[in-house]
This record gives sequence, structure tokens and C-alpha cells, in this order.
Amino acid sequence: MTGFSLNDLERIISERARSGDANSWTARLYASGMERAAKKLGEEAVETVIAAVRGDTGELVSESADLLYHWLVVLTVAGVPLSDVLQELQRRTGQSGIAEKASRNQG
Ligand SMILES: N=c1c2ncn([C@@H]3O[C@H](COP(=O)(O)OP(=O)(O)OP(=O)(O)O)[C@@H](O)[C@H]3O)c2ncn1[C@@H]1O[C@H](COP(=O)(O)O)[C@@H](O)[C@H]1O
Repeated sequence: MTGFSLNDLERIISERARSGDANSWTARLYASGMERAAKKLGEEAVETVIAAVRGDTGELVSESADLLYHWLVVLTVAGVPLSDVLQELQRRTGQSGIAEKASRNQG
């Protein structure tokens, strides 16, 4: 169990992206723009899929971390806060609750 959250990572990315630090991967990726950031996200998604299909759980953890990091970089480049995505997920939870009730009533 860890107290580290995606909110923490979003804050780190936001700070590093605007740091202008030449040694920062985040700053360099942010400066290179959406096309490059989105390409990296796609690569990490494919690498995560390969690890999952191979059943390599160690690699799956590592690639999932890369995937979530690059996904948050893409959100940052797009100017979309993580909270917007979490709100959408929360909205869907409410909707699925309604859908479940409807299907129970039909059954
Ligand atoms: N979580 C990450 C993280 N995950 C992956 N990466 C970097 O993502 C890069 C891409 O991984 P690849 O294996 O595809 O790398 P590559 O082959 O060197 O890249 P390409 O040549 O293919 O473009 C690597 O350089 C990794 O270090 C990350 N870089 C940073 N973070 C977080 O961001 C913080 C700030 O990092 P800096 O911006 O580097 O200071 C760190 O403390 C971490 O919390």
C-alpha cells in the first residue's frame, strides 16, 4: 500500500513540465508538443499490452507506470486536469448504478 496518488504525479509533471530543466524528461517531452507526447503514450500502451499478454506481471507493473505517467503528460499538454477524467469516471459510476437497477427491474 502507498500514499502516492495520480494527483501527486499530476502535480510533479505540471511543475517539471514548466521547469525548463534540460535534464528533465518531462520538460523535454512537454516542450516537444502533443504529437510526440501522444506517440510516446501509444508506445507505452502497446508495451503494456505485450506485457499483459505474455503474463509478465513484473513488466506489466513497470509498463503500467510508464503508461500512466505518459498519459498524464498528454493530459498536461492538452490542458485537461486529471479531475475532469475522475469526474467523468464518477459520473459513469452513477450511470451504471442506474443501468444495473433498470436491468434488475426487467429481470
Ligand atoms: N514517472 C516518470 C517516468 N516514467 C517514465 N519516464 C521516462 O520516460 C522515458 C521514456 O521511456 P522509454 O523507455 O520509452 O525511453 P527512451 O527509449 O529513452 O525514449 P525514446 O528515445 O524512445 O524517446 C524514459 O526516459 C523514462 O525515464 C518517466 N520520467 C519521469 N517520471 C516522473 O516525473 C518526475 C520528474 O522527472 P523529470 O522530468 O525527468 O525530472 C520523476 O521524478 C518521476 O516521478
